[in-house]
Amino acid sequence: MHNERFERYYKAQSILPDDEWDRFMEAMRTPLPTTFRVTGSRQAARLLNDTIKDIHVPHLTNIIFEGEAVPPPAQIPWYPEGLAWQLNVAKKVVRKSPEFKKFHSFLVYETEVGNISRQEAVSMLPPLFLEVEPHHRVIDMCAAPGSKTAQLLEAMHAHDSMTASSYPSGLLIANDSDYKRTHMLIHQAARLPSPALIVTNHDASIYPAIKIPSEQSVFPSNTKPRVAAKKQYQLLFDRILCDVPCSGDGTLRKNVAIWKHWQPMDGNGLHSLQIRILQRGMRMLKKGGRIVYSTCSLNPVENEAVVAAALQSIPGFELVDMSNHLPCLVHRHGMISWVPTVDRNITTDFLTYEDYWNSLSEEKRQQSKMLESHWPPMPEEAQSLNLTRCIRIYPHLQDTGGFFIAVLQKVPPPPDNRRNPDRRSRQAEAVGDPYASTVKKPKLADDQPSTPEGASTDIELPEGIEDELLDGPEDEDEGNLPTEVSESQRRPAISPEEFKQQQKGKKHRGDGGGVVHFKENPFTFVSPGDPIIQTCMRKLHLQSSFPAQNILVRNPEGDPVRSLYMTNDIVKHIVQHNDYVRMRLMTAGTKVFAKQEGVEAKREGVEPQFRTLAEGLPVVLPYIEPGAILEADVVTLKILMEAYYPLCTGFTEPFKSLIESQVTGSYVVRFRPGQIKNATLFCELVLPIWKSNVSVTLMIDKKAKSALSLRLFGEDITVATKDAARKKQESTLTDGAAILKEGATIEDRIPPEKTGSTSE
Ligand SMILES: C[S@@+](CC[C@H](N)C(=O)[O-])C[C@H]1O[C@@H](n2cnc3c(N)ncnc32)[C@H](O)[C@@H]1O
Repeated sequence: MHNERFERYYKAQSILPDDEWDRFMEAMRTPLPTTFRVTGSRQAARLLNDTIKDIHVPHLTNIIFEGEAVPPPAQIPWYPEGLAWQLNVAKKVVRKSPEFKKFHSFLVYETEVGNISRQEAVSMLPPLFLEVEPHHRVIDMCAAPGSKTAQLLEAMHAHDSMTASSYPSGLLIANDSDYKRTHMLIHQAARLPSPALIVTNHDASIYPAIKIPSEQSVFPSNTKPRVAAKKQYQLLFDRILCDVPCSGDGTLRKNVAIWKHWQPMDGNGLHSLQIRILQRGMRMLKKGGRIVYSTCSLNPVENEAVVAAALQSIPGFELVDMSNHLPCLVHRHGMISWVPTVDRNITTDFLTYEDYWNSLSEEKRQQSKMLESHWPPMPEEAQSLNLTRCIRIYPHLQDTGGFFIAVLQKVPPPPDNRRNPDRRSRQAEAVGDPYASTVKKPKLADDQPSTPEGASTDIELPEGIEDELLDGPEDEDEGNLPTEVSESQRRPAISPEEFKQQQKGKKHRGDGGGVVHFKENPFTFVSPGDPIIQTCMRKLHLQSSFPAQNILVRNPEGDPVRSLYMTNDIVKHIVQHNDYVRMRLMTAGTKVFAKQEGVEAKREGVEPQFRTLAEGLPVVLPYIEPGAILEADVVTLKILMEAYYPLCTGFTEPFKSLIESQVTGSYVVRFRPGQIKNATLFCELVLPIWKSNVSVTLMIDKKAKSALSLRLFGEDITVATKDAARKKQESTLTDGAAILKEGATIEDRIPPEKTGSTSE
């Protein structure tokens, strides 16, 4: 854990006062504590958090291991409502102390089912600074693997109840340029199903303009619907997260391999892409909207330099002072001066770009990759940009990783500056060409076109157009800004023929500028009158308020053959008005129903049956006829968990008669809070079941069942786990017999903790 260049570079930057340096370096070399966050809607999260606080922490207090006191998990002081925790315990303790081992398996189960998220403490910060609300339109531009996306989704669903989703009116787009990593996003999102989610696969620096049709809120109320209906706009966002790719040296405590390879040119190289991503975000932001720019790097070239260059190139933005937003967060202010290194040897002799440029021969100038924006702005410019409002987190301050956050807000330009660019914007222009007459034009990150090939420019409108329309007169003659929606655009995005054609030949730019196929299936909304939708409505007891018009399938024909997804209105508009290939749309909305497969379903003449999926149930629940929800108690739940297919006759009354009287199909059961021997259900639980001729199945996956069992009964009573334990015991006995044959004892071969767990 040593890198001479790292120390030399950061000392040259004066990132910290001298008297903090040793503490900083020591913290960098110390393993990072485990941190996790209780996830989900506020109501559900609070309940699980109380379990940790009131049950687990007392059990883990006053533990002595090998003669030393072990600290219990502690709440991270700055995280709202105490929902994030830090555990500073060596792996050996977790493996060997029975109390911590139990807590560890609790964490593993709850993480697997998505109730807990293992996440670095500092990585939890950007969403907190974004302050997302359920009606916001949000984009997470570099989102994979998705820990911050999950936080943003939770904020959109903050008003969910314990059992039902709140159906937010906003939008969250999670984007990543890496196709494979977008699948991590889809997986992550399945933990918190949302009709407001879209996952896309784009280079964020050229994110395409998204078309949306006009909406009531865009126009003055006296706008004629005919006029409003014909216009469409570029979607602008209320909140944007730019958690950009970076050199990652703030994660050295976790990723110790970085010590070996760290060199400052990595940061220099990423600087330009980072600016372009932030600039693209700024161009997609609504007036009054907010962007959080963040990195897990300590390097000012990837941080303040990027923010300064972006602010200088696009007027109308300011850094927001968020220093008191999380009062218990200990941080340092952003830097206003630094000295980029111009090579791997940490040559930090050039205080300005001009000095550097003048030192180069013509040949070297041609080869140089340094940009003017690598250097800090002039001191008074740095002051006027308020770079000190950026937030720097260092590992020794609160035992975390290193991190950087800047919060930018879009402000309307003052009226007298609308025609004459203000001082800052003139300077921004000047940055592009400070020595044009004497030296080669310096390369700037902004030299890249902001919407090159692959990104649509066809409907790129002046920023804030929505606001302007709101204030302005009704545009009877349709004006020249909004474009018209053609009839074909109102139809499903693609025909089966077009789809086949696209699959055959069409190629698109992928990550790294390469050309890759976009293989995703198209998204087609199903007509609410479709017989299958009607059958679902009837058999799944959905009320007429159910938004059947927002159900989509993933095939060009629009046939509801397997899975049905549900979106909210804004997601539907986006899917319908944008070519899914041009948008590189990976997923939209959330899966709610799936076709029931099986021998019975395949029999000829049998009407296809759909079932409500556990993951989609919170979204669907508010639309199920209350009288169709079956009531049950903890005893029933226990029976359903202990066997795969418990017989209807095996239940106790009144559930026995209730279930026996139902026809085969998908049902939803509400389990009332209650207590039986060794188990308490503290709050109601709503789960899907499938009733067949003689038996019932709880339709949740194995891991979710195990987590639930652990929470309710303090042990895993599920049939899958019992089967696994039995198999393990059988193989242990077989092994044991073999060993005994060779003259050894079982204990010689099986570690003590394993023998223990087998007997459990
Ligand atoms: C720091 S990670 C993001 C971590 C993520 N926000 C989270 O909290 O889980 C940066 C991500 O940016 C992606 N990326 C790299 N270049 C990109 C680009 N040009 N456009 C969009 N994403 C990009 C990488 O694939 C990587 O997943």
